[in-house]
Amino acid sequence: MTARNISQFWEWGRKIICVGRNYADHAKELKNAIPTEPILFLKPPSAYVREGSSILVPRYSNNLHHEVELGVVIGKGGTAIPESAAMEHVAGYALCLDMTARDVQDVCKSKGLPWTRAKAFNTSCPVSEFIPKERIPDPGNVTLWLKVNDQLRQNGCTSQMIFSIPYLISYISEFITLEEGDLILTGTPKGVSAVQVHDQLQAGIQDVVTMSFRVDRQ
Ligand SMILES: O=C(O)/C=C/C(=O)CC(=O)C(=O)O
Ligand SMILES: [Mg+2]
Repeated sequence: MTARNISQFWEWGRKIICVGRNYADHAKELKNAIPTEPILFLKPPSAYVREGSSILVPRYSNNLHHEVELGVVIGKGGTAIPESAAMEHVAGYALCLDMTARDVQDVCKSKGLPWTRAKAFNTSCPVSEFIPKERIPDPGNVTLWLKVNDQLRQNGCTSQMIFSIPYLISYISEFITLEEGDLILTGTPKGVSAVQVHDQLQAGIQDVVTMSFRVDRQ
């Protein structure tokens, strides 16, 4: 059997665990309360899309939003990982988008239903190349940005996160065993907005990585 390479973690079929409302400025722009503990939801591995393929607007949505986020790639699995040891479980990072059918999410919220149709559809998780841990020595202090058709929409720093990466790893692993190849999306800063078919999205983590995607209809 050929050894799997973590630099292609998106092919492994592992979990994508997403954190919501982890930046106060984003919680406020959507008129949500600041959370007192992490809000989590999941995407399936079929949500991944790589550069060269398009982000597809689901047929049932007319308000697809971009959310730029830092992704944390797990390199060593564990359950009930203490916060003090959490970073030992990180293999690296990825720049990610948490594409969100906001109109569908709003309906789910109003009915008290889960966000699955709004967050977990095919191509809802555009992902960059794998970034080895050493290339981001301080993941709690990097700038994330996103442009739509060359216009800057999001520009935030991970220092604004409410719950830190070590805290999130520890919190999640209390009740979901983390496995090598899992990805944690750590939430988005303010500036989320709608994208249209044929828009070109470009995003980056300061001078570390950039990626671009076109939007198409499903
Ligand atoms: O509660 C809402 O209206 C929206 C929440 C989100 O979509 C949360 C995120 O995915 C995020 O903050 O990154
Ligand atoms: Mg998000």
